[in-house]
Amino acid sequence: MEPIDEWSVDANEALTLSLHSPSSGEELSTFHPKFTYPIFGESETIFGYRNLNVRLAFAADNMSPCLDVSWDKKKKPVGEVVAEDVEAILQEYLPEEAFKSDLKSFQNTLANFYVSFTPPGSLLNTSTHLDTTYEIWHANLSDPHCQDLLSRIQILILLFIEGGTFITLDDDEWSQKRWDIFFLYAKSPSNEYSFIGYSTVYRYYYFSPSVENLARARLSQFLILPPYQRQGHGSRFYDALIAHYLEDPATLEITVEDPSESFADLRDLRDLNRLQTGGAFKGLTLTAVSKKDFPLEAVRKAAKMPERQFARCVEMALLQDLQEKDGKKSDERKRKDRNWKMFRLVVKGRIYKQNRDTLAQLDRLERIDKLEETYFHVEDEYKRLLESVKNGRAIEDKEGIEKRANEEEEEEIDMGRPKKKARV
Ligand SMILES: CC(=O)SCCNC(=O)CCNC(=O)[C@H](O)C(C)(C)COP(=O)(O)OP(=O)(O)OC[C@H]1O[C@@H](n2cnc3c(N)ncnc32)[C@H](O)[C@@H]1OP(=O)(O)O
Repeated sequence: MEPIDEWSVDANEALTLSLHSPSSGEELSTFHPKFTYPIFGESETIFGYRNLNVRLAFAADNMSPCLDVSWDKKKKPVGEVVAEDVEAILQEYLPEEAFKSDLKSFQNTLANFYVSFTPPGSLLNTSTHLDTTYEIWHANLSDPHCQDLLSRIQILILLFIEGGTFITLDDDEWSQKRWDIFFLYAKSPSNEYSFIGYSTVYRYYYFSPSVENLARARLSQFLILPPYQRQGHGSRFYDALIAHYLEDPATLEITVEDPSESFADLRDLRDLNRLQTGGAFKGLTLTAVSKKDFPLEAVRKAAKMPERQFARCVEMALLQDLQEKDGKKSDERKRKDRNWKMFRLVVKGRIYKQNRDTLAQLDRLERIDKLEETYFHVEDEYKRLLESVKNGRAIEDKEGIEKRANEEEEEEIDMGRPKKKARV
C-alpha cells in the first residue's frame, strides 16, 4: 500500500489565487496564500490527491469569486480514509456564487457580460501615483453593497493575516453601524476598477457625560493584496485612514488591533513621519522631555494616539536626534555620555511604568537586568526602523525598488536580518 504521505499536498502551494480583468476575463496576476491553517488545519495540507490544483479566481473589480478544483489523481476511499472534499470545506468561507462555474466559463462570462462597477460607500480620497489613479472608498457595514463585497473577500483575511477572523456581516443594525470599511482601488482611464486592498475599523462607543457619540476607532484588519505590496500602497492607505479619523471630531483615539510585524513597522514609520512633518514634534528635545518642558500629553491627545505608540514615536525621534548629533561615538563613550544616559533613562522609565506589575515580581538585580535587556532590544528595534527612514524607504519610487533590491542582497550576505521580538 502507498504511504499516506504521498497523497498529501501542501495547501499553501495547491491553492492559487488570481485576479481577472472584469471586461476581458484575462488573468492579471496570480499569487499563493500565506496561511491556510484556519481552513485546512494546523499542518496546512490537503489529503487525498496527486497534483491538486485549487484555483480561487476573482473578478478584479467587484471581487466575484470562482472556485475551480482539479487534480491528476484522487485517492480511492479505504475504509474511513477518504480524500478531503475541498469544495465542501471551502463552502464555509465563500459565497455560493463561487461554486457555480469552472474557471473557463467564469472568464467567458466576464468577457461577454461586462457590467461597470463602482465601489460601495462614498469616495474618500483620490491620488495619483506613477501615472495611475487610486481611490479610497469609505463604506459602512450596514450597506448591503458593502456586505456583498465583504462576503467575497473576507476569506483573504484568513489567507494573509495570522490569527485573522471574519467579521459578522449579518449582525443587528446597531453593531453593523459601528464598522467603517475602507476599500482601496486603482482606476483605469476607462473607469475600470481593480481591487488593491481594504481595511475594517470598529468604532467603540466612548462614554462622556458631556459629549454624545464619541468613539475610539480601532483598526481591526488591514490588507494589501500581494501583487501590490511593497509599492507604498499600504503607507498611503494608512495615512489616508488616519487623516480621516484625525479630522473626525467624534473620534478621540485611533488604536490598532493586534498588528502583524510588518504592519507594526509601517505604523511606526508613518506615525513618526506624520508627527515630524506635521510639526507636532517641533521643540521635542531630550532636555525638554527630561525637564517636562514639552507638552507630551497635549500633543499625544491632539495626535489621537494611544500612550505606548506615542511613546515609541517620541523615543524614535529622540534617538534619531542623538544619532545625528553624536551617533559615531564608540559604545564605551555612548555609555558614559550625558545625553545617551538621559535617553536611556527616558526609555527605561517608560518601560518600567508600562510593565510595573511584571517587573515588581522580580528581585532588584533581576529587575535591573531585565530592564537593561529590554532597553537594548527596544534600541535595536528603533535603530532598524530609523535605518529605513534614512534610506528613504517609507514611500519610495521605482528607482528606490531597484536600489533597495541591490542593497538587500549585500546586507543578507554581510549580516542577515535582525531577529524580531515582541514590541515593548
Ligand atoms: C491590524 C492588522 O490587520 S495587522 C495585519 C496587517 N496585514 C497583513 O499583515 C497582511 C499581509 N500584508 C499586507 O497586507 C501588507 O504587506 C502590509 C499592509 C503589511 C504592508 O503594505 P504594503 O503596501 O506592502 O506597505 P508599503 O509598501 O507602504 O511598505 C512596506 C515596505 O515596503 C517598502 N516600500 C514602499 N514602497 C516601496 C517601493 N516602491 N519599492 C520597494 N519597497 C517599498 C516600505 O518602505 C516598507 O519597507 P520597510 O518595512 O523595510 O520599511
